[in-house]
Amino acid sequence: MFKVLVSDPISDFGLQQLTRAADVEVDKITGLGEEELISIIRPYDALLVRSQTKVTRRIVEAGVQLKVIGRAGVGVDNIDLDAATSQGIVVVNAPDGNTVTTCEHTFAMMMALARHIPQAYAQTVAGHWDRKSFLGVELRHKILGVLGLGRIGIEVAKRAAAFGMTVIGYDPFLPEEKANKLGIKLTTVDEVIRTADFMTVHTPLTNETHHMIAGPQFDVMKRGMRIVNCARGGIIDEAALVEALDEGIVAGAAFDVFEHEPPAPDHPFLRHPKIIVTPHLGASTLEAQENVAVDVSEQVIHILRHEPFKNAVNMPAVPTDLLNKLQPYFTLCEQLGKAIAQMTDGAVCQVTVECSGELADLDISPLTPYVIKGILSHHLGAEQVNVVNAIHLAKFRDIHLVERKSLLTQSSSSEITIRLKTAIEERWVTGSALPSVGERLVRIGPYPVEISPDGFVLLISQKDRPGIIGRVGTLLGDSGINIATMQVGRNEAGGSAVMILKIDKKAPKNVMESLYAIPEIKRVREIAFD
Ligand SMILES: NC(=O)c1ccc[n+]([C@@H]2O[C@H](COP(=O)([O-])OP(=O)(O)OC[C@H]3O[C@@H](n4cnc5c(N)ncnc54)[C@H](O)[C@@H]3O)[C@@H](O)[C@H]2O)c1
Ligand SMILES: O=C(O)CC[C@@H](O)C(=O)O
Repeated sequence: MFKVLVSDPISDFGLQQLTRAADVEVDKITGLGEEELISIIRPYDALLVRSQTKVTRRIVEAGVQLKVIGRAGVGVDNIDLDAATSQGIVVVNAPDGNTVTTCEHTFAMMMALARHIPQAYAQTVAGHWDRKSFLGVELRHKILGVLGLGRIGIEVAKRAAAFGMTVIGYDPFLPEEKANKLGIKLTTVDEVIRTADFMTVHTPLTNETHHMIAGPQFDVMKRGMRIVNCARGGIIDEAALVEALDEGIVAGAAFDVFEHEPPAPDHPFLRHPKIIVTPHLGASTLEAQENVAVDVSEQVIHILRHEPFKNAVNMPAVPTDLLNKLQPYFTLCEQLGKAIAQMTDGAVCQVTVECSGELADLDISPLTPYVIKGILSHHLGAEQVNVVNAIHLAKFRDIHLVERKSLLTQSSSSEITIRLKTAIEERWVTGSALPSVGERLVRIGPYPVEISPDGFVLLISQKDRPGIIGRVGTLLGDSGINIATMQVGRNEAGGSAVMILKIDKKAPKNVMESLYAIPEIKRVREIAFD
């Protein structure tokens, strides 16, 4: 008999697959704190949660029988994935079931914002008949900027068209052709900020999206913009938003999510007249809760019964027969993916994994998920992508995957080259993994290098002129950034040149800007291998 603990309110209808199964016993005990959960988790084979239960490392470690943690929803930021992975516990989510519901909540928020509905309701029930204070605006003929055009962002864009809105947006993975079909004009974050009348964010919260809308963005924002966040708290800087509202830059904001949930009672959003809020209700409809509960219950029962399943968020898939030969290259592939994602601009169209040397005699397909994981985790957030779901995520984004074996090699050992083709450019990077030295980048584009894929690497393209290397070295030195290694190359004297520097710490934004300000420098990229 499998024992399943449901620790958040999850739809009874959706749980029926579990509650009616002869080999499963379900306990529903909600509202538990960490200590209480730790004290009862030991006999359970599966734990099912929504977003309230914070599945901490201590809970995971106490769950010695746990085989699976199921999340009835998309975000798994309430689950310690590292802890689950290291204990061999599969984490599954239900990414599709609440898409439409969250999209509809976004529209409800946008319309409530445009017509001041919460504020007008509060005044009316308080006995005031005030028709002057709540002059609204139409959605029709307005520009809607959508940042993040994945499942929810696309649904929002489709509905906006029906309201007569013009949709512009940015997503590093939406191909232009698909955007055109959906009537979305793909543009930059900067143009969205400068031109949209309404803006809504639908990205995950990652290092890149944290405070993607903050002080500098509000400074150049179109005056009178209205902003909606039904994705994750922290994508928009809350303090900077309040300032922008008070300065009249932003006309109003509607937030379903907060940087810290629940927000403190004195949180400025809770009493600001131009902000409307809901308590993370984006996914809270009967339909969505049934959908996600059905999806996650199905996954959990498959995993407990050792049947095939989908939507694993963390499970490392290791092919049995090739494992020993391919194992040394898994980390290399992920690091090459991370490197190429950070070196290349534009929407990703094609990823090619090219192997040479001994690898060319093997089935290299198990390497591709690691490469894709490296590439996608840069944009989607490491917790969303794993070697099980990487290929599925790439296909959803119409990324063409090519595996190629090459008989030509520039070295006697096996090498892996990752080529990334985007809508605007193609770049490539080559690595090897030798037992004596571990993983190494051996070429960046055509330039030979010898770099271990860890820490931080600066790639600088410049005109081949005397003195540039010295200026870069001085600039980094003055900023307290130590250069561990430096490699330079050029196509011809006086032509184009590159500098590849391994640095001891991350170059802050002002250093990157100072590098760009050197007239001979054409391009600077920092690769962070975390
Ligand atoms: N409020 C709620 O209750 C609720 C419910 C469901 C989902 N969500 C949240 O909504 C968000 C979107 O969910 P989804 O299912 O559409 O996810 P998704 O993975 O389908 O889409 C996210 C998109 O964001 C894009 N993206 C990543 N970095 C970006 C950047 N810097 N700029 C622009 N785009 C970027 C990705 O390429 C991806 O296409 C997530 O944060 C999810 O957790 C909230
Ligand atoms: O469980 C919830 O209601 C939150 C859902 C949402 O934030 C998600 O990521 O799916």
